[in-house]
Amino acid sequence: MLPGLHVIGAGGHAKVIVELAYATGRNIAGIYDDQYERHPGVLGYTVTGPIASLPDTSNTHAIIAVGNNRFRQVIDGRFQHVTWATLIHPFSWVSPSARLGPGTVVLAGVVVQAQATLGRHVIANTGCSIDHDCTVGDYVHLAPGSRLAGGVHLGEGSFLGTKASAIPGVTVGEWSIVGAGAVVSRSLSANVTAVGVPAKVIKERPTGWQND
Ligand SMILES: CC(=O)SCCNC(=O)CCNC(=O)[C@H](O)C(C)(C)COP(=O)(O)OP(=O)(O)OC[C@H]1O[C@@H](n2cnc3c(N)ncnc32)[C@H](O)[C@@H]1OP(=O)(O)O
Repeated sequence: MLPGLHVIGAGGHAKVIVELAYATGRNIAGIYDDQYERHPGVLGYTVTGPIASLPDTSNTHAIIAVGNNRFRQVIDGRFQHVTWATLIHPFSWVSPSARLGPGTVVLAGVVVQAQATLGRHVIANTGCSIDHDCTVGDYVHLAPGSRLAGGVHLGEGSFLGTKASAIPGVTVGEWSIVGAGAVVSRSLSANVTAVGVPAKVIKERPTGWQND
């Protein structure tokens, strides 16, 4: 039997992750959130305690159920011994030649094609697709319905809004944000926000900006 799963986060994304855990045959061992007044529980589970109360041992199988990319990076760095689960919804397709890092979640309706590589704590959200030879960096979030053609590179911490897409071979730089519905037809540098068809940069942030 699979070990129970400790879930970090008790907001909207956590609901989806709890049900993903059920769908993969796992029980919930605990829910951790620092804002239990705002998020007292998830789907009938009461929050167990603050995030710091999660035991940092290899026997702890956990998942970070928070959509904010920077937050997942920070939490990942805070726990050195936890075993991060990788969860794949049974109604998705992940190529046997694809590689997924620890903490990564593949939600319902997702397709991950041949030799795609997804890093740590990636969210492949509902119905997105990641085609052959894509490389998706750590802490990336692909929002529902987003589409990567073949050989796209998403830098660490980047975010693709819902129904955004990227044509073959382009790069989205680290911590960059692509707005909902945008089409990335030329590579984007790091730390920018781009929107529209074709995607144009509307904002640049200083490197190391911490408040995504
Ligand atoms: C299960 C889930 O829900 S997962 C979460 C999925 N979430 C998403 O897909 C959200 C994606 N987010 C967006 O598209 C947002 O609008 C962002 C990130 C691009 C907004 O970025 P911000 O820096 O806050 O931009 P802001 O809201 O100030 O808008 C700046 C300008 O861009 C425009 N704009 C914002 N988003 C878009 C967009 N997706 N496409 C086209 N134009 C846009 C705004 O209208 C505004 O234009 P104006 O200056 O002419 O008024």
